Amino acid sequence: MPAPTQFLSYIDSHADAFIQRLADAVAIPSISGDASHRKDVFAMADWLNSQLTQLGVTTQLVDLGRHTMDGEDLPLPPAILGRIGNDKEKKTVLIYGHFDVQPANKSDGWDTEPFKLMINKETGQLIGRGSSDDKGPILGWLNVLQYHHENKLPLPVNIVFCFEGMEESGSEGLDELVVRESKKGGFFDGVDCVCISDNYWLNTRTPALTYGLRGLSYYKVTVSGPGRDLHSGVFGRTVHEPMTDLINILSTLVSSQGDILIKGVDEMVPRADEEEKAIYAGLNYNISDIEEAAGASIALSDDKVSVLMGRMREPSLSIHGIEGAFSAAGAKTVIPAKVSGKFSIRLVPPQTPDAVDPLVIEHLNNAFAKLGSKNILSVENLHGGKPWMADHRHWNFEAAKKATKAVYGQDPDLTREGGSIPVTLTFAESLGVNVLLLPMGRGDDGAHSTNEKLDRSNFIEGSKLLGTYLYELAAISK
Ligand SMILES: NCC(=O)N[C@@H](Cc1c[nH]cn1)C(=O)O
Ligand SMILES: [Zn+2]
Ligand SMILES: [Zn+2]
Repeated sequence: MPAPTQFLSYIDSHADAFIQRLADAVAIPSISGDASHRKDVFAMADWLNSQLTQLGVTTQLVDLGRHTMDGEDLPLPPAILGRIGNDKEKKTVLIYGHFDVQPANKSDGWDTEPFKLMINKETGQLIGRGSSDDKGPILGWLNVLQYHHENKLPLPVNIVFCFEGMEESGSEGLDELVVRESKKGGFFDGVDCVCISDNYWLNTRTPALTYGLRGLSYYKVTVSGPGRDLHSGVFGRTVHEPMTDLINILSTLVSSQGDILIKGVDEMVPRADEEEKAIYAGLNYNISDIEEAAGASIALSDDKVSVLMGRMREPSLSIHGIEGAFSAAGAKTVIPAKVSGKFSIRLVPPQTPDAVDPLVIEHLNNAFAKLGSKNILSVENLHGGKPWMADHRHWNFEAAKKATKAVYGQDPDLTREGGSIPVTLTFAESLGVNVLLLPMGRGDDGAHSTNEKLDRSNFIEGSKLLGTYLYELAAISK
């Protein structure tokens, strides 16, 4: 069943209003990883809840309790559960998204204010934190709802929504909610399939459907010693320095070629056979795609298959930052008393945080022991999630393929994503249904980075895609 042509033209004729709604959403700095912005994540939940109810969705805000972040006890933002339609004759799709965002400051190198949506009329880019990850896609669903609500038309399927405000900080509290509500009589009972729009096309040209995500294990390794910060002129070459120890340890984790140097981690993953390599070779992708998205010619290899495998089917270790280090302008001659290095490993099947964590901890302890330092080492696991893979031959994917062909006139790439959305696997396992990732944005959107953007055409055609997918879902046989 194709989407009504009135729906497609409604999306086109309301594009400016939809972009204004995106600007309103971007203006709320709902940064889940920064305690000082927790009130904004709550404000974002209220804003989204009010949009949903105005569009006919029955909602409830679910209190997820409290947690400790950076030593501070904080209330977790609520999850928003919503339902529209309860027709036993129709399929029921669960739609997940997150309304929190990564941190962003103009001083990080943004060309414009990150929380003021900048509309570049020449390029068609909508620039602002959360435009692509994940406020644009969430608003895509609202655009679909608005057409049906204003025209008093029933949706082709029943929809159950699950929106959270902690995805960028480990989805705290959500797994328990999903498991509980997936049981008989729970809010998600009766769901036939799941759709998540929270990732990106592989390139800037070809729409994609995604059937795999990497998992994640995130670590904080702290070295402390001196009772306070010290003067390097007085204490240099006199005491064990925490920063020196930390840099030494961090340098043992990963090679400049991306190989993980922690014994047993890379080795857990079976090598790709020729048949699997042919899948990557067939994807519409060039080394220039990754280099343009990265903003420099820095790909680890000139071989497209090797680069794609590095992103999709191999683990990676990235060092993210050092807390407590001197990082301001100028030349302060300090020996920091306590420093914490933060790094994470993206995991692929059959790796899990439970299997990888002991290897990492043993490696860190051994590396520290070799230094012969009198400082103290401690290791924390900040959060983790397992990798996920789905059956892309399922009718849920077939419906999305048809919708993509109808809206974009081309077949989608079938991709595995390098990022992580840990709740994906929880949905798949606790509901026992197929989960589809249906991205809206392009591979060069710069999610988590400076100047994050969503192209106007991806927002508008992407809204059509989400609506068309619902119609194809209604038509397809299970
Ligand atoms: N769009 C999904 C996404 O960006 N997920 C994050 C999840 C995460 C985990 N810890 C911090 N963020 C990702 O980095 O993949
Ligand atoms: Zn996201
Ligand atoms: Zn993200």
